[in-house]
Amino acid sequence: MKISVKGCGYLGAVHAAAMATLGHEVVGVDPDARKIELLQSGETPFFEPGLDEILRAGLASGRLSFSTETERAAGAQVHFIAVGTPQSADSGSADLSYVRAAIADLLPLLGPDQLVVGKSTVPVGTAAELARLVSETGARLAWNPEFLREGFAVQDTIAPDRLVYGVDRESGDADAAVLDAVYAEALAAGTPRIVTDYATAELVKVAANSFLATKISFINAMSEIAETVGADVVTLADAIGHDERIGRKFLGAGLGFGGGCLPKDIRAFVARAEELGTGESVAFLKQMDEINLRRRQRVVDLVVGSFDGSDLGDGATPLAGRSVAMLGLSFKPNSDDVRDSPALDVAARLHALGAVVSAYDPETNRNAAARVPDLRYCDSVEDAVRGAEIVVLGTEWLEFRELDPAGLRTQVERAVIVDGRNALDPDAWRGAGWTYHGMGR
Ligand SMILES: NC(=O)c1ccc[n+]([C@@H]2O[C@H](COP(=O)([O-])OP(=O)(O)OC[C@H]3O[C@@H](n4cnc5c(N)ncnc54)[C@H](O)[C@@H]3O)[C@@H](O)[C@H]2O)c1
Ligand SMILES: O=c1ccn([C@@H]2O[C@H](COP(=O)(O)OP(=O)(O)O[C@H]3O[C@H](CO)[C@@H](O)[C@H](O)[C@H]3O)[C@@H](O)[C@H]2O)c(=O)[nH]1
Repeated sequence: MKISVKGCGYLGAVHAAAMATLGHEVVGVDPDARKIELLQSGETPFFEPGLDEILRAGLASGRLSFSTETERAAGAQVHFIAVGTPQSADSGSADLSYVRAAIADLLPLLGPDQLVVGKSTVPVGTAAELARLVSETGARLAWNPEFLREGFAVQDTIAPDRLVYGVDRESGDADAAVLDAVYAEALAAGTPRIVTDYATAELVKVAANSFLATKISFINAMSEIAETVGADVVTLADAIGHDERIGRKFLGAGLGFGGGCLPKDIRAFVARAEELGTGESVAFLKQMDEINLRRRQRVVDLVVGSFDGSDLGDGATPLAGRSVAMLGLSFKPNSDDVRDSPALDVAARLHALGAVVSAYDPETNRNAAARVPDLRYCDSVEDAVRGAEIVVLGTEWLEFRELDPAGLRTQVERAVIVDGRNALDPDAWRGAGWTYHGMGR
């Protein structure tokens, strides 16, 4: 099948390459000329495990190409929309300008027997509004939300845990059949498929992310209580996680959630519900957001509190002259994404308090430096920790989980660590002479 993918970011580039892997003829379209040049030459514009292999295989097969020109999408039977829906500059609501522009670009190319398929995460009601525009061309619209996780994006796209199609009530069966042909391989492998209306499909996506955010904030709320009473939130999570109704996944207490999805999606959900007059139903998500952001300040407080008052500066810059090593800057391991990254936010806050922050991330230094240029970016753990008075683990890359505390101790000025992700073994670190601070333990 001939397919176009509009938007070649973290979602779209993976989707385009994965669709070619499945045997489709795919063109990825994006106005970002640098991104397109990289993709067309077989280079991934961001770090995503496994993407380079399927990208190069797709290009070599002749089935995959990339372009800045929307006209190249002409004649495709399916046009996926994978452009960004970031948080608006002045409110929590989603900025839909990229989605609207992407649809407007496509309209002149559309005709009967073509299906526009939204994958971007949008506020409920968006698809119905866009369907009216698309249907004027004779084409139809479906909404097929995406559930991939960065770091696992390739496998999540090729073998998703479920497929959700939001379709028009009238043309729904025919449109679902087109999507069935796109996803034939996953369906043959038994992937559950839910065919529903636009509103339900849109809500499934934001409900899933809201649930995940709530689960993380719940355990981080338990962290706050555990810190007050001297309990251990990791043991607590293990214990409640044995209950199958609760489950241990997404009970990782620590610096909390960030990235280009969970934070902005819960804020957009609250904003949309308020517009619809049902804000109370999801008002709790504001508290989830607050709990989440408090964890970042908790790390900052642990760093400041680890110094004797006599070592601290005055007023707004208590950390003036203090040397902090920051290990990890991406919002989670196996990704170079720094959008709303808790680790990078903490590093920036520590810098704002006067600290000299020496930061190292295996994949993210360049993206982080573009947003927070004032850190001292380092090429290795050794470089970052040399002479440090405190080490902060912000992202639990495997490289950091496997650090040797005894070896590292010889390189720092003061052996104090804040494990912002509860990723290290406290006994091993304490045994090697470190003062260890975890989150909620
Ligand atoms: N990143 C994820 O893990 C993920 C997972 C599921 C859903 N989503 C959703 O997918 C959407 C895209 O997210 P992302 O992380 O890929 O964003 P991104 O910012 O990485 O990519 C968006 C891309 O769209 C391009 N673009 C902007 N206007 C365009 C236009 N008119 N035509 C073509 N391309 C255009 C941009 O240049 C950019 O490359 C969002 O709605 C997000 O919530 C993302
Ligand atoms: O127990 C946990 C699990 C995760 N996190 C944090 O939560 C954030 C999000 O993690 P994750 O959900 O794995 O990353 P994303 O790639 O942003 O994926 C989410 O957002 C995507 C975009 O909507 C969805 O498609 C995915 O299903 C959804 O998991 C990260 O900062 C993690 O560090 C925790 O703090 N504790």
